[in-house]
Amino acid sequence: MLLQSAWGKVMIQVQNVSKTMGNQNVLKDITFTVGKGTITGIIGRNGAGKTTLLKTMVTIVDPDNGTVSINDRDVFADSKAKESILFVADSVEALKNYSTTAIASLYADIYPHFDHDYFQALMHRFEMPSTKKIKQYSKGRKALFSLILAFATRPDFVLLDEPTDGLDVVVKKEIMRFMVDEVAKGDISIVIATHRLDELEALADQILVINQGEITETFQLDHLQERFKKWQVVYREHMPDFLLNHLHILQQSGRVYTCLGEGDLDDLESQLKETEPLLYEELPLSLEDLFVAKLGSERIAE
Ligand SMILES: Nc1ncnc2c1ncn2[C@@H]1O[C@H](COP(=O)(O)OP(=O)(O)OP(=O)(O)O)[C@@H](O)[C@H]1O
Repeated sequence: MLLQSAWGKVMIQVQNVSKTMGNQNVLKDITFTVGKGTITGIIGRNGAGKTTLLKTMVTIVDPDNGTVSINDRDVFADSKAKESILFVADSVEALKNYSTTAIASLYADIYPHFDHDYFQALMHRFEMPSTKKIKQYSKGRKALFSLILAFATRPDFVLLDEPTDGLDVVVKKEIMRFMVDEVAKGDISIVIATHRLDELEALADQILVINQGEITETFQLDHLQERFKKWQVVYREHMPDFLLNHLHILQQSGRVYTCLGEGDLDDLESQLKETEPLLYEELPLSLEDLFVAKLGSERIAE
């Protein structure tokens, strides 16, 4: 049976994927879908299973159970199914002694849809100098070059493993902007694995939280406003206990509470009002709030 994605037609479908390595359950019954023209973030601590999950999606890792399909074609049974998906690890590192031109030619040989004109246009856009050996590039430039190569292969799906790890803020923003622009054109979908929430917050349509090989939360940003509300409330003395049990307290500073409601929001709102706070204000919701509320002390590593 097909799963329904929030975006209508299912594109990548990962269903009940499990993998044991050594004696460790690295992936436990993972199920999710990636829609067309979307960005999916997979967030989890070091060792949570992110890289193994991406590798499973491109058949580098064989799952013990479960299936991965692209447009209903099983990637393990049908080798053509995975032609539209590209996994970007730190691949250019292995090519550090080659020139930008040689690497572009190599990609053109490997990937039938490699678009030379687009490659040149992107090199120009990011003011990337051609170089005889890409090891002469800075770390940021190497990361950008990896992405330029990836998008020039004109894939439908790009899987990125920690794409901005160790890069400075300026390059990071440039890379994020690049990804948003690519997705905005409509057809491409990106999956980003990271341990940093700030990389995803402004970008992702869907976020999966992975913890010890298991997806523990799924957030679809379109639906957040229906599920959650955030308020700042000030009391003469303190918030009544019964409310404390119904709200996630994000922050408390004396008599000022910043809290998050989940579930029947109208009911929660009237309960809040009935307690007659001195001040009561709805605040804009951010993903960070949800992570604080849901993961508490088990926050994602900074
Ligand atoms: N080939 C392997 N054999 C045995 N265990 C492995 C193998 N590959 C990964 N693991 C283990 O599986 C777990 C998940 O690893 P994975 O690299 O997928 O995590 P990750 O979330 O990508 O972490 P990081 O953010 O550190 O890259 C880790 O505990 C790792 O030690």
